[in-house]
Amino acid sequence: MKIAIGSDHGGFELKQALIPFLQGRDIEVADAGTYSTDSVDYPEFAEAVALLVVHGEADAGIVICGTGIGISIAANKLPGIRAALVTTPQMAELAKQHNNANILALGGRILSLETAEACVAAWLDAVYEGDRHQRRLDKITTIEKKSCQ
Ligand SMILES: O=C(CO)[C@H](O)[C@H](O)[C@H](O)COP(=O)(O)O
Repeated sequence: MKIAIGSDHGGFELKQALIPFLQGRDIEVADAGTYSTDSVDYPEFAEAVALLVVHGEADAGIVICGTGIGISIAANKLPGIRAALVTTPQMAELAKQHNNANILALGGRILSLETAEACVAAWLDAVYEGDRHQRRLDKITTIEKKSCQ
């Protein structure tokens, strides 16, 4: 499995800490930046991760900014992306089970490393349940198609 990960400066430290956590689970990691704590703009890193996921160059993505809000908003602008901002392992699990979230968004200034790791593990380990949830995801896809016309 390959995960693309990206952050702004507010998520840099958490990104750096999550990379070895992911590698420890035998996951290949594509680091889309940022590569320092210098101030940058989160939409660039949201787009980089989302494009890797949309183009099938990564199986899923993780995006991190200070709160996770801005970078999740930006990632969700790409058709086919379902980025879920989570703050608890339960939310992360449900983001996969019900929403089949292909990007997990985290707040580097909000979560402890322990909680962030627990969220990532819950999301990775959960299985999409389909069924009634697929009907709802199909309706999201319909909205995306309408907005692209
Ligand atoms: O987009 C955000 C807020 O929802 C992120 O937390 C950013 O990381 C934050 O806005 C960056 O703020 P800074 O003052 O430029 O460090």
